[in-house]
Amino acid sequence: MRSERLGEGVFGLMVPELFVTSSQMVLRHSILKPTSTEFRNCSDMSGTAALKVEANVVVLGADRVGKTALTVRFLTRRFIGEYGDIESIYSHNVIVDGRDISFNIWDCPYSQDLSEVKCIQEKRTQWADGFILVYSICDRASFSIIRQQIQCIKGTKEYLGVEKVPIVIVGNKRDLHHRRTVSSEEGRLLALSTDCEFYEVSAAETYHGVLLVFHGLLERIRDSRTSAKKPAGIKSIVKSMSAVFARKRTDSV
Ligand SMILES: Nc1nc2c(ncn2[C@@H]2O[C@H](COP(=O)(O)OP(=O)(O)OP(=O)(O)O)[C@@H](O)[C@H]2O)c(=O)[nH]1
Repeated sequence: MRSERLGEGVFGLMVPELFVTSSQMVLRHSILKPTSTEFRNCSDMSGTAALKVEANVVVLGADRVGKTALTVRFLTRRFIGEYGDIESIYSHNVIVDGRDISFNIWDCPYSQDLSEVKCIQEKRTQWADGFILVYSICDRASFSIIRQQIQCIKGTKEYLGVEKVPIVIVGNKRDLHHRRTVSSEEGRLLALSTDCEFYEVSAAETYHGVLLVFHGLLERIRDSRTSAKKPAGIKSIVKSMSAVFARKRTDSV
């Protein structure tokens, strides 16, 4: 049962915050402030607040690949085995390299309804700074779905005029290697050919691997923000100066 539909506008949503009390997981809702898709560097503040960075992350993949397990592992360091089928955006603050990072993580269900997919995909893509695409190493079909989702995200971002899309591909359930149907090489090759980062993890077994996934994505988001803000490269400066001088020379002839 889906507790909420998130299709009606992304901003100002009801946002469940996750709390874990002994063995029971409780979801508490609060309103998420409207968030921009930009990193926010609050330069008018001091201390860690001055370095506060916000990152919107969308977690996608086929059914039962471990999207929620991965997200909950990152949020709570725990693996609880079974998760409700709830579409949620979680808010989570961490400090990375002295920077205060605020992750908003949208754990999305898989949908095959093409009309719904197109509409919601555009909203998610607009909202997201980066994507985590999860497949199960024991489920070849889930790997094919990742391939399609990468194309879909890149197509939508291109349409929206965004050059670089930070994407991390995650092969989950590494602990079930005896049931593996997708090799590590295949995952790595897909990542190489689509300019994505690649990790194989077990959300069930370790927190560390999951942490690397989120940190890896954060690096990519930072890079994409930096390259988007970069002034024209030296080549283009030389090119435009030569054009100016060439024009002057022809003017004076
Ligand atoms: N062995 C193993 N099982 C895992 C791992 N991660 C998740 N699972 C199990 O896989 C099942 C599905 O996990 P979920 O996190 O609910 O997967 P999901 O992709 O969010 O599923 P949907 O909400 O249906 O889309 C659960 O039974 C988890 O316990 C893992 O790393 N190893």
